[in-house]
Amino acid sequence: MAASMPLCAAPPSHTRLASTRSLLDSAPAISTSQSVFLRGSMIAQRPSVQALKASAAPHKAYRLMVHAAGENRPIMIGLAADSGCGKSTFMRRMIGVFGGSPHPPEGGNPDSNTLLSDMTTVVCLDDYHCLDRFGRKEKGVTALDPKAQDFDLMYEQVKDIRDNKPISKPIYNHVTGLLDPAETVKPPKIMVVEGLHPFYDERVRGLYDFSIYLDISDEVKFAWKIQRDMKERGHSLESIKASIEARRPDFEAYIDPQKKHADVIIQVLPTQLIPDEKEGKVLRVRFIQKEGVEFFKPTYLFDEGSTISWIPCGRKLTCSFPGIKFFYGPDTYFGEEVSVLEMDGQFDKIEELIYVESHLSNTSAKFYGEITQQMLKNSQFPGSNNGTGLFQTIVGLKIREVYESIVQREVPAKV
Ligand SMILES: Nc1ncnc2c1ncn2[C@@H]1O[C@H](COP(=O)(O)OP(=O)(O)OP(=O)(O)O)[C@@H](O)[C@H]1O
Ligand SMILES: O=C(CO)[C@H](O)[C@H](O)COP(=O)(O)O
Repeated sequence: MAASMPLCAAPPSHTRLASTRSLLDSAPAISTSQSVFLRGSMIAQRPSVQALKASAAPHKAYRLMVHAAGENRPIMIGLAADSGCGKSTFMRRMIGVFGGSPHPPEGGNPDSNTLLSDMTTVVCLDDYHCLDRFGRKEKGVTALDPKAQDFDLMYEQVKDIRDNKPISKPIYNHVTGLLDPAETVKPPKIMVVEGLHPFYDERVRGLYDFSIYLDISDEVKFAWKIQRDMKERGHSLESIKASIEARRPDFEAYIDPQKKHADVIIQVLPTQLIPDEKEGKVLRVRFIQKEGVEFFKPTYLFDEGSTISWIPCGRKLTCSFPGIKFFYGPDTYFGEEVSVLEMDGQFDKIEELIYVESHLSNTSAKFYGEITQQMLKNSQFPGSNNGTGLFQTIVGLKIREVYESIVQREVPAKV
């Protein structure tokens, strides 16, 4: 995967977007005198981007990361997933860790995809579609195709935010399918860049402090789509199936391969506790955590590095059929060492999660019970009784810890 494939050369035919590129032509290159971390190891002088590309193992993201004590810049978080795979739900949980209620930019475009909160700003990479809905139709490409994204602009603007500079960013309007005039986004404390292609372009990939991929299996994706698009948006079962099928080749070619670049992957599969259960009601969720990621300590169960299978149901935990099963152990993922924490099944009572929490270590919670409190606070969100909610909450705490480590400023727990 590279950024060298043809990009949208000309403005899309139906665009209403005033070019923002001209504003960015003067964006400075990364200073060559900065020290950088290459997956955690400090090197004295930053080599050329070409040298970094050549030296990085193909499956490893390299990072152009400047870590001085108490850095004063936004912490950059990348979140990748296909559409309808729980990014918004995850964002709401993460924002809950930092406090504040998410809202679009005040007085701006009501169809903006940007979400602001006290400490966080979430930008959606759909805004970097350079082919609008009509342009894509004309050219016969899907929204997942890299040809429909402006990676140069994405790189320039993600980098500008990282360098503490405001950006004038396009808006992809999901109501009209057109590109709207640009909006200004100021550098926040924590910048989340979410969407289909946050790790596709290696230049953009190098800008994150922490990266997350939501890997939802086909069966579960289908069940969630039915829930949302059929029940809430009135689509037919056939049209949902057709849309999933139409997206599949490009999903497999361009979106799914990005998961190897993430620091953590939340993989959501049908349960193994009920044979042939494919409805996505009971889930097996695997939290795949890379080893050796700076400022990130993988969460473990009982004993770090051991392989453990745990069924907590019995006197301590109320479990109706099919119960709950945890697993923890070391593994490899695309050639890299990982720790996997897995939960299959669901809680009957969220408050009893405290018992599980007491057996987890390196959760980045600030006090005993913080995870359970967060889960109870967000109990109306989907996935609150299973591993999706649990692991998303832990990732929220991990993001807080990454922020605190880099900026060297404490964030009080929000209960
Ligand atoms: N953990 C979960 N358990 C059950 N259902 C879920 C879970 N997460 C999300 N869903 C369901 O999946 C649908 C899509 O979720 P969400 O809006 O968070 O995804 P998204 O990736 O932001 O979607 P899009 O990119 O299309 O806006 C919703 O109907 C939601 O109820
Ligand atoms: O995958 C998507 C978002 O993650 C959308 O399909 C893509 O952004 C195109 O949007 P629309 O369907 O509204 O034209």
